[in-house]
Amino acid sequence: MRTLDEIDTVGVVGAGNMGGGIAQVSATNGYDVILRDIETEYVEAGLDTIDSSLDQLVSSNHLSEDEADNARDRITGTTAMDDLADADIVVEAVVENMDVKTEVFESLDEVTDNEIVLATNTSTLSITSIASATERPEQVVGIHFMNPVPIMEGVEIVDGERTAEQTIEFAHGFSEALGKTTWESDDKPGFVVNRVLMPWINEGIRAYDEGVGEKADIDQGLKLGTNVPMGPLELADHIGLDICLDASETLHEELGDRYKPAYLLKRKVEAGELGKKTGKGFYEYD
Ligand SMILES: NC(=O)c1ccc[n+]([C@@H]2O[C@H](COP(=O)([O-])OP(=O)(O)OC[C@H]3O[C@@H](n4cnc5c(N)ncnc54)[C@H](O)[C@@H]3O)[C@@H](O)[C@H]2O)c1
Repeated sequence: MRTLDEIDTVGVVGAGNMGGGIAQVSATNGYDVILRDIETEYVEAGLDTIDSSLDQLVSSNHLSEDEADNARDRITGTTAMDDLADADIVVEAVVENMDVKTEVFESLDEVTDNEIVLATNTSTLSITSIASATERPEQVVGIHFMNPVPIMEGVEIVDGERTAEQTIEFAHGFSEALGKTTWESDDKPGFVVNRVLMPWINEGIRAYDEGVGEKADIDQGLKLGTNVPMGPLELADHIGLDICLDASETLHEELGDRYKPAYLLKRKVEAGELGKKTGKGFYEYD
């Protein structure tokens, strides 16, 4: 298996919110990046978001102009899966759907060198199930970045049933090379973070729907009452309501009724009100 010292090029599949962030952080930490999505317009949207994020880091003096330019130059966008053949590690960040992820891992297993690690950024889905789509389950691991990736320090390393110890160590080392701090979770639904976070978000939505308080009061109450930076409704908008619903449904299916998604969460997703990314969720955004 390839070691950390042998990593020059990071492949990222999915140029959305998380994939773009993972590509950016890999590039600002000196790696070449191949960023793949299914349509050119999604690749370009991902690259545009990275551009603005790098601009913001320059404006806030977290990065020099040169560092931002170098990072931009290191990222190549593509729609071709075959371009990932040059990657020394791939991190998958496509939609939270087992069928889509399985298909992506089958293709990755074919096109990439069999010595490399294939990581998934899944929020809740089983690493063991995703790994079983490949001929190298011992080299498949969860590297669960937090949102937004350039800002959040934490990364959850998820240990599938067949993940080798060497792969787990590699995943910690790679995340640390991106400036992150890690913790570990077994491959149980929702891992550590979402198992606890999703019921909190759903209870916040139910409290709003059942008239316990105005949405701003619920968010303010949790922020000032428990010293968290965002309340449950704000955080749901930030994550994406579709992602919250997919995650809640997986937890509900796997762990039973205490994880049932809030009624209003389902209705909002059906209405296409997905949070910041669509300009409207529980709140409205420019
Ligand atoms: N949003 C969060 O807060 C958050 C946090 C941690 C982990 N995650 C996880 O990260 C993953 C991505 O979430 P996101 O918020 O970036 O979603 P997103 O909707 O912003 O982006 C998903 C991207 O995947 C692309 N895609 C779909 N099928 C593809 C394929 N076959 N090949 C390549 N690209 C494909 C889509 O076109 C889209 O650009 C999910 O598994 C999610 O659960 C999300």
